[in-house]
Parts: sequence; structure tokens; C-alpha cells
Amino acid sequence: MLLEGKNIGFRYDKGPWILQDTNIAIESGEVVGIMGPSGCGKTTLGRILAGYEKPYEGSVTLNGAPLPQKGYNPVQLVFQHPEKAVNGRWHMANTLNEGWEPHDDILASLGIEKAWLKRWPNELSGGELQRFCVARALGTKTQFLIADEMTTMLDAITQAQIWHVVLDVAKKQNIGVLVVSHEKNLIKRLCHRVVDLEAMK
Ligand SMILES: Nc1ncnc2c1ncn2[C@@H]1O[C@H](COP(=O)(O)OP(=O)(O)OP(=O)(O)O)[C@@H](O)[C@H]1O
Repeated sequence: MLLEGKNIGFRYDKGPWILQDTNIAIESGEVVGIMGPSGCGKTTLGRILAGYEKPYEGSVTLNGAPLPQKGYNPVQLVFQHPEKAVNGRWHMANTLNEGWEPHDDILASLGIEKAWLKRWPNELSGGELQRFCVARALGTKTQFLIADEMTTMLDAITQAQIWHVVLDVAKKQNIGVLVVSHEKNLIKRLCHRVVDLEAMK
């Protein structure tokens, strides 16, 4: 499998071009880091690759075909703010099972307690909520994961725990991962290769 952004051009409304003629390709099983100064468009590119934004120019393809418009999104996005990624009127059990039903072992390895399933999102800490978002994104139909500052708000131990699970599942399911992070050490430790977004423009 290959997730490819080709000749991507993007701007918000009539604002300045954020991305121009940008190319990126991630293969199954690869862990790719993306770096570049604040505001250069890393989050925007991640959202485009996951199909959340439509590029003005260029294309996003999965093995040469456009991303599916309906059903489970094979390119899952987990970003920094889990509270913005869940429905406040759903119990956590519903959020968790939105796209697939994660097994107990995944929940346990992410440190998700059974009792949390009956809670509302506002009854969990940001870190606890993020674990649900990670579990939800690791479905058996996930082919690529865009992790945009996914563990930035977590302490070092929780960060390590979550990345351990994500990389383990990614390896088993041959998921390609794009890591967006300001933490150079994290990128260095996790990624097979790093791309510089400024250099790609
Ligand atoms: N919804 C929006 N409407 C208008 N401009 C936006 C919007 N979202 C982002 N931008 C602008 O697009 C540019 C790229 O933002 P983006 O969040 O993709 O950068 P980034 O590289 O991820 O930044 P950071 O490292 O600070 O998170 C910034 O100049 C930002 O102000």
C-alpha cells in the first residue's frame, strides 16, 4: 500500500499558499517523521492526507485510487486535542466502538480502564481521552495513521506507553505512520525516515 500526496497545493480561502507543489509518499509499515517550522503546514498536510481537507491542486491517493468517501477511513488521524475529536453526547463505549470494536488486550495495553467506558468525555482527563482516540484509530481496516502531536500533552511515561502500543500494532497490521511532532528526539527515536516540509515546497 502507498499513501501518496502528489503536487499538493493548498490555501485557506483566499489566503496565502500554505503548500505548493508538495509531494509525499508513505509506504505500509513505514514510520515517517515530518518536520518544519511552526506554521509551515504540517497539520494542514496531515489533514489533507487523511481526507479532512481537499487540496486546491494535486491529489491524494491510496494505491493510486482516491480515498474512499464513505465507510471506515483507512487513513486515520489522531491529533493533539482529543476533546475536539469525540462527541460530547456519547458515552466513551460508543466513541470507542464507532469504527470497530477494539479487543480487551488493546484497551489494557493502552491503560484504558473498563469503568471509563461508562463515562462521558468530560469525565476523563485529556490523556485518558486520548487513549480512546488512539484505540479507535487502530482498527483492523486502518492502513495509515497520521499522528499529529498525538502525545504532546502527555507525560513521558504515558507517551512511551502509547507509542509502544501504536508501533506494535502498526508493525503487526503493516500500518504506515506519519509522525508530526515538535519533539526532535521523539521523531529520531520512532521514525525510519524524516521529511522536511520546507524542503518539499
Ligand atoms: N482554518 C484555518 N484558516 C486559515 N488559516 C489557517 C487555518 N488553519 C491553519 N491556518 C494557517 O495555515 C498555516 C499552516 O498551519 P498548520 O497548522 O498546518 O502549520 P503547522 O506546521 O502544523 O504549525 P505548528 O507547528 O505551529 O503546529 C498557518 O499559517 C496557520 O495560521
